[in-house]
Amino acid sequence: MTVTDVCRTAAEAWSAVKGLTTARKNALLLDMAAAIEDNRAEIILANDADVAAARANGVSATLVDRLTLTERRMTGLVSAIRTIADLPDPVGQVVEGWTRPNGLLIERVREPIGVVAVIYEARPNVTAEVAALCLKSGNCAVLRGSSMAMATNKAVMAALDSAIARHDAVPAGVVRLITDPSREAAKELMRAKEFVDLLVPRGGPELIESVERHATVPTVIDGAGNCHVYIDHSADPDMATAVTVNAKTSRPSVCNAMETLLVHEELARDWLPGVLDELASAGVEIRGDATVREVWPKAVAAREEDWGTEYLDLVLAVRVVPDVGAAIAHIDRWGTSNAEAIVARDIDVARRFAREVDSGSVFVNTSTRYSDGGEFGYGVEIGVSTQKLHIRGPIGLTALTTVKNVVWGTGQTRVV
Ligand SMILES: NC(=O)C1=CN([C@@H]2O[C@H](COP(=O)(O)OP(=O)(O)OC[C@H]3O[C@@H](n4cnc5c(N)ncnc54)[C@H](OP(=O)(O)O)[C@@H]3O)[C@@H](O)[C@H]2O)C=CC1
Ligand SMILES: N[C@@H](CCC(=O)OP(=O)(O)O)C(=O)O
Repeated sequence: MTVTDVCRTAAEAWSAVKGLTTARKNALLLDMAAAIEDNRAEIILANDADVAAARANGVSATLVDRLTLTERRMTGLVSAIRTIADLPDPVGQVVEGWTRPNGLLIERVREPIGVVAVIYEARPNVTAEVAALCLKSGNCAVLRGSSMAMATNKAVMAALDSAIARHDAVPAGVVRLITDPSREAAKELMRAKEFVDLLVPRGGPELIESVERHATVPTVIDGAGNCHVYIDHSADPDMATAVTVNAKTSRPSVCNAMETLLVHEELARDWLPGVLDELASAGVEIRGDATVREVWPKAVAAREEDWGTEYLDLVLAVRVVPDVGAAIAHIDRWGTSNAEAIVARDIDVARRFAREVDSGSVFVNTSTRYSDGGEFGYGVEIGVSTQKLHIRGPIGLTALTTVKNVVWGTGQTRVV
């Protein structure tokens, strides 16, 4: 089947899917969770093959870790699908309504988007997570995972298919995996505008550039995370240390990990050396500006390009700034609109940062690592939007709907 055929099948399936009741969708999700559990051994076996091939091809340990489905991750995946089944169904929700002087009742009602396609990294849990979020929100899913995870994705898809097959009202096309691993196939998906209502590309700059160049379908870009943490001079020092260490070291390879630390100049001598010692003892390489190197001589000199680098590793750029305004200006210049944080006791400074920082999510007195659908209460996420329309930050069920106007009259006719 060509990519266009896959998309056509999904579009045809949508007419059945958009009308499914919440109870039917939840029953399907619970069966999907059970099928993943029942096929756990086969999925892990397929994943072993992907992991072995990745290792043989010299793929980095961080990427191999992301590709690996451990027993714990499988359990997390199953439980995430069950969580989605428990979440409220956004479809049909009336978000607002009002009556016009002529008696017309205007309601704004949530409805599914249609066929949602996702191109994503070598993280096979995403296959089932995206399928579950799309189905719960009444959408069909077309999945284009990384070629590196193909065997695992096929095994996950087989499990999902076995669950879908148990539901007569649900056509097989509701969730489709593209099995052609080529970049040409990905481009065909980007151009399938007759059948795809939304494409979510989640990945690095090369993918995003390709989408920006080739896509004719509507997109929500889920791009890189050059995330910042700013420590204000009003910060509680212990909280500042805890947030900094967590944002950098808890999982350095993910898009919500901190890449640059911005520190108010009043903290440069007293607080900064201590936290840099702690980061260094956790294996973090520090690249600092002149002030950082003065107070902590072990730092490597940061170059201009460091401010724009998403390391996805145990490397951190550190800059000392005169005030919150300079921190905001730095983020305006170098940020990727993914997630930024401030640690401050001064509420006015915190409010200013939250208001003026142009990013998908702003975290006050907590870590950028919370930029995640699960942590936001969405069960999981389709990805983390780094654009402004139609959603910013983690994409959950509500963001997989659009709002339609339904206007109730009693025979009114317009005169002018
Ligand atoms: N905002 C978000 O939600 C997320 C952002 N990211 C970001 O992604 C980056 C890391 O991801 P990484 O592992 O590098 O993933 P990549 O960007 O390399 O790959 C992601 C997917 O895009 C495909 N792809 C890559 N380049 C192209 C292209 N030119 N044309 C068509 N398809 C393409 C890949 O296919 P194949 O592998 O088969 O080549 C894969 O399926 C980081 O910047 C991270 O912050 C990651 C996850 C979520
Ligand atoms: N949701 C993630 C972050 C986004 C993500 O999937 O990033 P990546 O590890 O680059 O695939 C988390 O913090 O768990």
